[in-house]
Amino acid sequence: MVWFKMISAIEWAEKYRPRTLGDVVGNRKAVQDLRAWAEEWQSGIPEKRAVVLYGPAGIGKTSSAHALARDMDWEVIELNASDQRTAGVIEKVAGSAASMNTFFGGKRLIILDEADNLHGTADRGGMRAIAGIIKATLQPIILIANDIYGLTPTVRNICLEIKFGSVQSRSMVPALKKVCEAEGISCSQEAILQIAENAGGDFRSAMNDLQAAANGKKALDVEDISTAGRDVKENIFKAMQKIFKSTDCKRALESTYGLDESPEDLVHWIDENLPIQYARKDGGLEDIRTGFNYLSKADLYLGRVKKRQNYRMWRYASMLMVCGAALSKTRPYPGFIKYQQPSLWRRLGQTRSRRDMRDNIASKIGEHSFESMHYSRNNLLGFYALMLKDEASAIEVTANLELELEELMYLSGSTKASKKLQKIYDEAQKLLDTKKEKAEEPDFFKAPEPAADDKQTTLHCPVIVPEKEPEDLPGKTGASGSQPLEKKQKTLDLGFDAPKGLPERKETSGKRMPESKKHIKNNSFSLPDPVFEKKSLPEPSGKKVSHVLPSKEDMGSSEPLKKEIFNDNNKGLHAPGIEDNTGETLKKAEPKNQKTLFDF
Ligand SMILES: Nc1ncnc2c1ncn2[C@@H]1O[C@H](COP(=O)(O)OP(=O)(O)OP(=O)(O)O)[C@@H](O)[C@H]1O
Repeated sequence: MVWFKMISAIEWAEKYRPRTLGDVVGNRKAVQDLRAWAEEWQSGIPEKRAVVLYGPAGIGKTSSAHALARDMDWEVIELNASDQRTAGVIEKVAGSAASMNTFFGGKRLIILDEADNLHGTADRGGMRAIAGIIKATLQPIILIANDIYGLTPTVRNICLEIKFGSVQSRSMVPALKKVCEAEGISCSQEAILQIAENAGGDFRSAMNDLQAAANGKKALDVEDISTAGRDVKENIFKAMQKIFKSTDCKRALESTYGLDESPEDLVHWIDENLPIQYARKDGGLEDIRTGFNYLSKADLYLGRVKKRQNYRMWRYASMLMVCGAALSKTRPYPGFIKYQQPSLWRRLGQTRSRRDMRDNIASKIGEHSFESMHYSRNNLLGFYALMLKDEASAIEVTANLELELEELMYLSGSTKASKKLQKIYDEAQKLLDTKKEKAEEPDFFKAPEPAADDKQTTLHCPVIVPEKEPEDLPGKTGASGSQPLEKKQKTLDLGFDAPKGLPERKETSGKRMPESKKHIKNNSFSLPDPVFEKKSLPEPSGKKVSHVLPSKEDMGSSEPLKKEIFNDNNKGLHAPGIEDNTGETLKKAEPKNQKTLFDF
C-alpha cells in the first residue's frame, strides 16, 4: 500500500508539471527575468550567456527551465545529478553541445541540474569546466542550484542570477484546485488550504500530499489531511516552549518524543535557551543556576552512553535535562521569547566553509609537496601564502596547485576577488592551458597517449616494433599464431606497442604522480625504474610461465631487445631479463622449502 502510494505520488507531480512558463505558479518576477534573458538569445549572444536559477527544492526551477525551452522551441540537453559529472564528462557533453550550432539553426538549451552538487567538492575541476564552457558558449545555458554559494565566485560572476522563492500557499490553492477538478475529486476549500500551508512553500510536497490524501477518495475534507507539520525546526521550537513555559514535566517530556533530535542535540538546545528564558530583570541567577545543575547531571549520563554505548541511559539524560529545565523555575516567565539554534552549531556552520576551503588547499599542497594534508595545513600553508606576495611566483603557485579563484583569495588573505588576484588567476589558467597543450603535443620521440577507452596499457621501453606481425622475423615459431590475441593488449611505454602477450607492467606505487613527473615519465628517453614483477602468462598449451619484466640495464638498447623479444617467442613469449643470470626463472630460483618467520 505504501509502495503504491509512493509510485502514484510521483505520477501526479510529473503529470501536472508546467508545460509552459505561463503554467508556473508564483515566482512571477523570476519567470519574467528568465523569459527576457531567453529573448536576448533570439537576437544574438547576450552579455550573460548563462543563468543560474536558485532557491529551495520543489518550487519550479527545473520545470521553468524546461517550460522555457518549450516556449522558445529550443532543443534541450540536460546533465542532471544522476549523470556522472566529472570535468571530462561536462566538457564532452555540455562543451560540445555549447560550441556547435543545431542542425536547423535553432537554439539548444543546456540544463545543468543541481549545479551546486557536482560530486560534493571532490570534483573542483567540474566547476572550472563549467566556467570555461559558459565563457565561450554559443548556446544558452541554465544552471540550477539550491544553494547559490555552492557555485564558485567565478561561475557566479559570469551568470545571471535568478532567485526562485518558496511558493506562497495562496498561490498554490487555485493550482491544487485545478488538479482536483482534473482528477474528478471534490475538495473542500479548507482541505486545500491545509495542504498548501503544510507544504511550507514546497509545491512538489503539496502535490504529493494532495495525491496521498485523495488516494481512493471521491471527496476530500480537512479531516482527511494529516496535520503533522513538515518542518522539524517548528517542532523543536514548540518543544522549547513546553519545557520553559510549563512546570508539567510529563507534557514537557512528551513534546520531545516526536523530535528528530537525539538527547545529545537536545541538550545543546536547552543549554542555549535556558539563560535566555530565565534571565531576570533583577539580575537573579537562581533559576539559571538550578537549571544548569540539572543539565550537568544529564551530561554525565550522555557521557556514559557514549563511553559504554548503552543507549538505555538516554532516558535518564532526557528526564534530567527536560524535567530539570522545566522545574528549575521558581516563578513563571511569560512573554514571547525567540528561541535560538545552538550557537555552537551556528559557529561551526559559519566557519565550516572556510575550514573546508583551508583543508582543500592543504590537500592540494600536500599532493604537490608529497606531504600529508595535516602537515601541509599546519606547516606549509603559511609558506605558500608568502609565495603569493610576488606576482610571478603567485602565478606559478596558482597553476601548480590548480587553485580556484576563491582558494587563491583565501590563501592570499583577501576577502574579495581584486583585479590583481583575478589577473594572477587568469595568467595561471593560461599557463595551465599551455602546459596541457604541450603535454598533448605529439612529440617526435613520444608515442601518442593511448585513448582513454583504449584498453591498451604501455610499458616504458624504447623498442621499435614492426607494424606487421613478426611473421618474417627469424626464429619465430608461430607461437603468436597459436596464442590467442588478447584485446587488452599491453604495450611497452616507450611509446610503442609491444608484441602481444608481453606481461603487463604494474604501477608499483599507489601514490599519484604529479603532472610534471608524468611528463618526464612519458618521455621516450626516460627509462622506467626496473620492475621485477613475476607474471604468469598462459602458454599456448594453457600452462603458465613465470617470468619478470626486463631490468633497466637490459633495456638499455632497443635493438637487441626487439630481437630478443621476437626470437624468444618459442619460449612462451617473454621479454629478455625474465631469466636471472643463471638462466633460471626467479620463481625456479626460489628455494622450495624456504622457511618464513611463521615457520619458527
Ligand atoms: N512553481 C510551480 N508551478 C507549478 N508546478 C510546480 C511548481 N513548483 C513545483 N511544481 C511541481 O513540483 C514538481 C517539481 O518541480 P521542479 O522539479 O521544477 O522543482 P525544483 O525547484 O527544480 O526542485 P529541485 O530543486 O528539487 O529540483 C513539478 O513536477 C511540478 O509538478
